[in-house]
Amino acid sequence: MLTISGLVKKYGAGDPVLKNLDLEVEGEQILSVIGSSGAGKSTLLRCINRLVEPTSGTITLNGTDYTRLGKRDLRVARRRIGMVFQSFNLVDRLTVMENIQCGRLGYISTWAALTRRYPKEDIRRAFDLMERVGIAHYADKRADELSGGERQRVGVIRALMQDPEILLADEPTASLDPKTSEQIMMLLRDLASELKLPVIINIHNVNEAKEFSDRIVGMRYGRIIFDDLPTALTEDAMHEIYAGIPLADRQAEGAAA
Ligand SMILES: Nc1ncnc2c1ncn2[C@@H]1O[C@H](COP(=O)(O)OP(=O)(O)OP(=O)(O)O)[C@@H](O)[C@H]1O
Repeated sequence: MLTISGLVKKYGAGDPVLKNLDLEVEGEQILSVIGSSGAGKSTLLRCINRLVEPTSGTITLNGTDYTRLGKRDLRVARRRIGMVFQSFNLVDRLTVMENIQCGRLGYISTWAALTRRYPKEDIRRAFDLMERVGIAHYADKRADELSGGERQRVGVIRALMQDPEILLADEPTASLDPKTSEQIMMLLRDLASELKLPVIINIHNVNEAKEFSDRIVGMRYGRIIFDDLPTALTEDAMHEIYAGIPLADRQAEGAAA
């Protein structure tokens, strides 16, 4: 289980961009985080594995408080959190298999990684996953010879090779055409269920969020103002997330007036 408590993030001296967030994510589920640009979605995701350093608060994944880890322990603990990126973050000149095996860095020796002597079981698992997502025939192809959708499949498999306890996806479909985007969302949903993984997705496409998620969290101005089933995301809720003033602020303003 992932438990985020009182999470605050300030960049420099400005106002916090995450304001005392609490969030619990349990079991296999697809949780989509929506909200307008600058709401803090990406910062939230990146605080979870400390790609962005939280200012205060705690982030606990299955008993480990990530905010307390020193550098070395953090490096090890990060393996438990898979991450998928909008821009795929593949190494272009490496093959698909080599990119996928990057997910095992930290589990195998530097020597084995440098000489591409991957353990047999890692190769087998990579092929199983590549077959699962339909790219096994590209194992020896360079990453920069693939289409966007194929590259994102590689990104997903690389993250899964870490044997993560949770998967974070930061706008995983934003660089893809609508059809490919749907395929990747479907893939994330199916893999989450097959591997019993919780997946948190930062996503702009609300229709996709509604179609493929079990739960939607809506952010505005660094706060969570909606946390419910996709069916509860009504026009009013959308207005509040994207245009209106959040209820809590409205009430606070009303009380102050
Ligand atoms: N490295 C940084 N330094 C300073 N401010 C930052 C930094 N990264 C993000 N911010 C600011 O924090 C706020 C939240 O940004 P964040 O990227 O988390 O929002 P977002 O909801 O993911 O937006 P988008 O959907 O446009 O990606 C924004 O005002 C942004 O300008």
